[in-house]
Amino acid sequence: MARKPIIVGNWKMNKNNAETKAFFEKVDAVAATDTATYGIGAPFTDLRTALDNAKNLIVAAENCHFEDSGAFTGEVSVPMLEELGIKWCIIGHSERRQMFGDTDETVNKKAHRLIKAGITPILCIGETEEQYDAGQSAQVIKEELKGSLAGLAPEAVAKMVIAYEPIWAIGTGKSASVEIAENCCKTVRDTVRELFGDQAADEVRIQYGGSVKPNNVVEYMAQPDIDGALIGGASLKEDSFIEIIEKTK
Ligand SMILES: O=C[C@H](O)COP(=O)(O)O
Repeated sequence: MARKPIIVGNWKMNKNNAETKAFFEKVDAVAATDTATYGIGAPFTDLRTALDNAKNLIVAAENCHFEDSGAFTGEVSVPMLEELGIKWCIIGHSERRQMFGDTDETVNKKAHRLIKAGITPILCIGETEEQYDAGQSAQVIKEELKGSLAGLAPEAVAKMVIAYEPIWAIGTGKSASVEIAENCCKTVRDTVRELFGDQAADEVRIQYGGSVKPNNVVEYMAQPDIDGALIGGASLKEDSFIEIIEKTK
């Protein structure tokens, strides 16, 4: 079945409100198409501005907490995102797993809470360089998926986005070869099939992430199990994100 491609920029901890407005003023109109979904993951403080200026781009939060309220200093809950009108949320990014203690268990709780709110999770998984060198990529992918997706309904998994991001390729300029990216995204799809059945596997959209740029995005997108990309550095400059949209829509 045909899956609609989805390309999302992840700004990480970059851009203020004025920069967000300027970006959307320049890029949003370019993303007007039915052939693919384009969007931006932005810091919490930019979400209002992003939503106010987005007619075509989808707007994602970059994280959430799984509890609705309470003594969690510095955290933002799903109902808070809901109130803003957020419909997408990145969870389990490797930077959060490595620097802020996110685990498959907490990521799984976030996925459950987001789905309950009707917000689509963009779940990130991927192996470290050490695990890659040890030939453990497939094993890590399977374990992370099993833990992060535990207890979800197959219909919910079908609607999700899963971003395979080898940690050794993030922000390094050392992108995974097209073959490695496709093999690992296929492992993601096969694992979803094993755990949740054919419909979930055939419908879930799988992104590759890790040093995706205007000059390599098309070949990744041409792979049968790669439905899109999660893009860090190359999503920060209007011109490069516009080039990515124009080359893939
Ligand atoms: O979420 C995006 C990824 O971490 C990829 O970042 P990058 O495109 O700068 O390598």
